[in-house]
Amino acid sequence: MIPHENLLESWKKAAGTRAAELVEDGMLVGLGTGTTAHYFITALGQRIQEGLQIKGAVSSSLGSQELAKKVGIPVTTLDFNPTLDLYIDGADEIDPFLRLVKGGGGALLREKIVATAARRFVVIADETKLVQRLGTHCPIPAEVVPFAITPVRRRLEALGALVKLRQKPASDAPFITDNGNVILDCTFPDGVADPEAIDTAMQRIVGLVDTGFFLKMAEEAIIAGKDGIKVLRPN
Ligand SMILES: O=C(CO)[C@H](O)[C@H](O)COP(=O)(O)O
Repeated sequence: MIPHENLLESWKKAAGTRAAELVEDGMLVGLGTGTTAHYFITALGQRIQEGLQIKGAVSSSLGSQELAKKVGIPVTTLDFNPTLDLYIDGADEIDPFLRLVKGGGGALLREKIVATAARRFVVIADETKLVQRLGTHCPIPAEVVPFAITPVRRRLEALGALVKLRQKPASDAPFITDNGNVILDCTFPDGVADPEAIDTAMQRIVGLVDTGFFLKMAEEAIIAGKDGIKVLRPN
């Protein structure tokens, strides 16, 4: 059964708020993107108002950066601080090995850049994001250079994907990422049996900049749901 929207929001908020407790004085923090990350950023802002002193935070999207500034988080960039202590972000799907699909908000490339700059990546989500097999509830997004849309689409179809160019909400115009690229959403009809193999094959396509697979990157997951908060580690 799909939980009521208010319940879902309360779970996202619980996960985001719990993750804010992981941040310590002096840390450099990576900020994710999406509705769950929004709760984390807001809770971190609140902790800073209460006296927490971090060195700075790097955002994975222009949207998160704007929110961070609004709630009083000192923002910095990877040019000044290329190594971060902690990255907190949401996900669209999480499997038992803590392999993720991300990019529902279109920020996958910067999210992966910030995640790999961090010593520790903790994913936050409500329990509806847990799946046995990646690709069952959502497509796998690929960030693609606009010049290469058609050849990349053909090669993704040859891998068995049904491919859709992502559009801006309520519009016929393509969604454009913060990096000036487009997103091709790839649905694999039975889900993805071997995420490593499909990721490798997708990454080989010239013109495809990155995929929404985040494999062996998250060290821990804070999952909120009907039984409260659970902290999961990879199986
Ligand atoms: O990857 C992302 C954005 O690119 C988000 O983290 C992912 O889509 C989850 O979002 P939400 O917390 O809103 O469900």
